[in-house]
Amino acid sequence: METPGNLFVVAAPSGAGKSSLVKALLELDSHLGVSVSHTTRAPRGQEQDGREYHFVTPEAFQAMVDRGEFFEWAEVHGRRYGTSRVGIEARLMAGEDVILEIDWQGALQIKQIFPHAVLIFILPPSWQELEQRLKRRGEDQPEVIALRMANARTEVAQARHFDFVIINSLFETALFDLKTVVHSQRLKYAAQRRAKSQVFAALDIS
Ligand SMILES: Nc1ncnc2c1ncn2[C@@H]1O[C@H](COP(=O)(O)OP(=O)(O)OP(=O)(O)O)[C@@H](O)[C@H]1O
Ligand SMILES: Nc1nc2c(ncn2[C@@H]2O[C@H](COP(=O)(O)O)[C@@H](O)[C@H]2O)c(=O)[nH]1
Repeated sequence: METPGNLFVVAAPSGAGKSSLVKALLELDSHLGVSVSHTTRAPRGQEQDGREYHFVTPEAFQAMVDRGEFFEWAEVHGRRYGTSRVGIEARLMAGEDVILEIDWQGALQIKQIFPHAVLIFILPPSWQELEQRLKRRGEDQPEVIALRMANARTEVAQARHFDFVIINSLFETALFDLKTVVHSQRLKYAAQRRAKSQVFAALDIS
């Protein structure tokens, strides 16, 4: 599916810092909107329904799957997460840029539907630092952190399928890298669209 708006997908192992980076990027970039996913996991800390996630029951999630309401969905750390079609398609068709913060399985599903989607993988500088960040965040029980650390081994192996890999060691450096990727890809696709419409006009293709 080709759309006038650009689609960016950010994935990372839990705790690598993708939510923090995307949140900071959204404050700097008024052309970018984030998609709020659906999940069957319980809210943690200060999370609010409709802001961080739409928190739904497993039954409600399954009903959405059955009705084909997700662009992508996946089971991650024993819970289900999905990107609803509602809103995103309309925003992309209206020329807005949208960023998805999802896991690698969802990212690869999105690339099948939107081949122009820009896939960005965030890596932590080390395993030790990843675990420290999960612990310092203070939101998850030790067994949840252990599960997320174990799953991170499989997740980082998927980085090679992504268009860009950013190491989140120093936050400001990683944010600069993310901003640069978004801006450069935006310029690239704008130039491609302009060139295409000029050739279409020259060849009288409607
Ligand atoms: N560069 C960094 N240096 C040190 N701490 C960081 C850095 N980036 C993020 N953090 C911190 O690490 C913790 C995890 O970050 P964050 O919640 O953004 O991760 P995440 O990848 O979105 O995780 P999840 O997938 O579980 O939502 C947070 O406490 C955040 O403040
Ligand atoms: N495939 C999808 N993965 C998603 C989506 N929304 C979030 N996620 C990923 O789940 C894990 C865990 O998130 P957490 O908030 O419980 O820490 C993380 O990798 C997210 O990126 C989605 O819509 N689809």
